[in-house]
Amino acid sequence: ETAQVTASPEQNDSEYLSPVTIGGQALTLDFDTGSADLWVFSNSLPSSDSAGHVTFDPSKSPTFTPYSGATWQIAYGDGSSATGSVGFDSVTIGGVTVAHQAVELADNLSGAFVQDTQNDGLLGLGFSTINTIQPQRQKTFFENIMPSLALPVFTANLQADASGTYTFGAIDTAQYSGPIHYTPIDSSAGFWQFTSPSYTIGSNGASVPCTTCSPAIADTGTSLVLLDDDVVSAYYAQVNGASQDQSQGGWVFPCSASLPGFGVAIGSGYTAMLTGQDVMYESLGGGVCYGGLQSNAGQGVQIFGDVLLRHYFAVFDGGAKRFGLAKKA
Ligand SMILES: C[C@H](Cc1ccc(C(C)(C)C)cc1)[C@H](NN)c1nnnn1Cc1ccc2c(c1)OCO2
Repeated sequence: ETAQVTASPEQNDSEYLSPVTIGGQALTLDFDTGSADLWVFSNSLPSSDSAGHVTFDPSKSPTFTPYSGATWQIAYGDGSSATGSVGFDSVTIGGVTVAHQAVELADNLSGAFVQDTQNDGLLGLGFSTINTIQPQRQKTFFENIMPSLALPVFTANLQADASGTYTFGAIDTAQYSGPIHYTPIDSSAGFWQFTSPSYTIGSNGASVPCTTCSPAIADTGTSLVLLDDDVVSAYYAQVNGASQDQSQGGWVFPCSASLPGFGVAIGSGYTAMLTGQDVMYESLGGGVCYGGLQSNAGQGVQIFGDVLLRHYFAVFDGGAKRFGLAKKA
């Protein structure tokens, strides 16, 4: 079987939200290849936290079964967090159903989730080695559905300021043109992780080998591209008036500055390029602009988020354990 579902951008393309049906209830979740928990706002949250969100009510689902005694707690790299209880229910995405999917019910979560009222939870598409359910971690939707998919893959075709598509079980030739440039992934840390041994500054720049560069992950759940400090510093050294502004939380520059293009190696065979315009992320007002390339704060992994992914067709191949990018159609 195969499934397709829309990916609708939030302001600044900061995240992409997709419709999911759980136990007959429709919610809008953030599909996140950089985590492995499927959690939802639930009716056990205080109403001050769930106001504006769709909440999942297990008592109204005919197919919900509690996983008694199980708990989950997750802390994300941006400082967000959530915890709660666990059950199993039928989860349907684009007409494809997992009958017995672990569903994590939030009964406590951090402010950023409360404020983001378009988002009713996250659906992890990483590897279940990093699922946080205790006493026994549980599989992701993709891991559960993979054996019944026509192809053990899903693809992400995110768009800039427009509705995109996640496809499960097929590589839709209508969505890309030219070759798909694959690189093997190492899933041992739970991510779609690969090497990124060089980078390029300037649309006609030479690629700079970077033997000390951290490995990279393809992360649909992160808005920006988070790079090792020496790489991001080398980029903004080419931008007149750029500076790291702690109060703004990263690299800023005059909106009038011209931004060079930037490229990152996807494994050792391909460099994915962005134009200067692609790197521009948002205007903070007062003529100050915030870049889509920021520091990974020395986390030891580079995070290739939506600022990169929305300019490409991305293939997550669970069968062959590889990640690929192609030019959009
Ligand atoms: C941040 C998202 C997870 C998330 C998504 C959405 C939201 C809101 C709805 C409230 C907007 C919060 C959280 C990311 N997902 N793989 C993630 N989960 N764990 N690490 N990352 C990547 C990282 C993102 C931002 C960093 C970072 C590391 O280190 C420093 O700043």
